[in-house]
Amino acid sequence: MAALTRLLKPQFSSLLTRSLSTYTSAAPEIDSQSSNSTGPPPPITDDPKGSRSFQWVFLGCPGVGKGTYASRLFDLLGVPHIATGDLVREELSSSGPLSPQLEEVVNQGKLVSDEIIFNLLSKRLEAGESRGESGFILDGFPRTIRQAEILDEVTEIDLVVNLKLREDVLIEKCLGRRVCSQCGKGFNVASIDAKAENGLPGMNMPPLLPPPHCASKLVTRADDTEPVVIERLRVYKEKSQPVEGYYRKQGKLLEFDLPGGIPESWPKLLEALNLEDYHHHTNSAAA
Ligand SMILES: Nc1ncnc2c1ncn2[C@@H]1O[C@H](COP(=O)(O)OP(=O)(O)O)[C@@H](O)[C@H]1O
Repeated sequence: MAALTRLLKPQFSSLLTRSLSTYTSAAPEIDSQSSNSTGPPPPITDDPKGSRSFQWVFLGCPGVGKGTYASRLFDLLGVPHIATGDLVREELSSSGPLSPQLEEVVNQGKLVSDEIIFNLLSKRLEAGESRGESGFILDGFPRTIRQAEILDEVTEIDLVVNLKLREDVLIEKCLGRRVCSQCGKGFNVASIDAKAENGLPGMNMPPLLPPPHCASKLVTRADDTEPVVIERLRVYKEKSQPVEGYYRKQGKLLEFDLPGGIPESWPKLLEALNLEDYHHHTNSAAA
């Protein structure tokens, strides 16, 4: 751990520190009273001048919708959405020297080594920095306590959003996931209608279907088969769930139970993040 930290810190810390910038006008205070969310109001910014961008983490099981909601927040706030799963898939499709090793690990539903993940993440941050990006919404990282500790050593995380859904729905959602091989947009062909049972809430989620120009180009991720999804859920419980407790202890964890599909969940998430007004403001400015 110490060796890895020494190895990664100079690159990471300079990138992350230099990525601080002037975007904060909408820095929300968390409304922990929202019906779907629990957790103390976490500190949003620790910069005395209030002049740095959000540094958020999205946690949650495979298929919960981290990517969907983080990319919507990117559209709303302009804070880059960085998904380590996407970085891994890009590396895989580039057929670089790491590809064969990565393919085996990912297709078995296991975690990629910290060294590889930190390298991919550093490269992504560096590329973003050269484009003038600031702050981040991390999705799929940190996925272990060790990754969370290393991240804490190099930068300050303001808020961690933990998205939650019942497990049978997560599996259905993963199996229904499709990606347009041309534009890269994600869709979901699953039509979910889970009844309330054993204390679990009923859940209705209409499919998220592609527009006609994407419909014939849909592909399924190689790791979205039932046995691999079940293994990824097992790995999540073993390695990633402890990360929730790690951030809870720091008072940074906002728990959010998704009430249904995007139309129902998105406004409630904005409410929980205290970004409702910002959303209205953006919409009326755009009108
Ligand atoms: N932070 C990470 N640490 C280790 N492996 C990772 C990390 N992020 C992504 N991966 C690898 O990439 C795969 C796909 O990640 P992701 O798209 O985030 O999947 P999920 O849908 O399970 O959240 C993971 O199963 C894992 O093999």
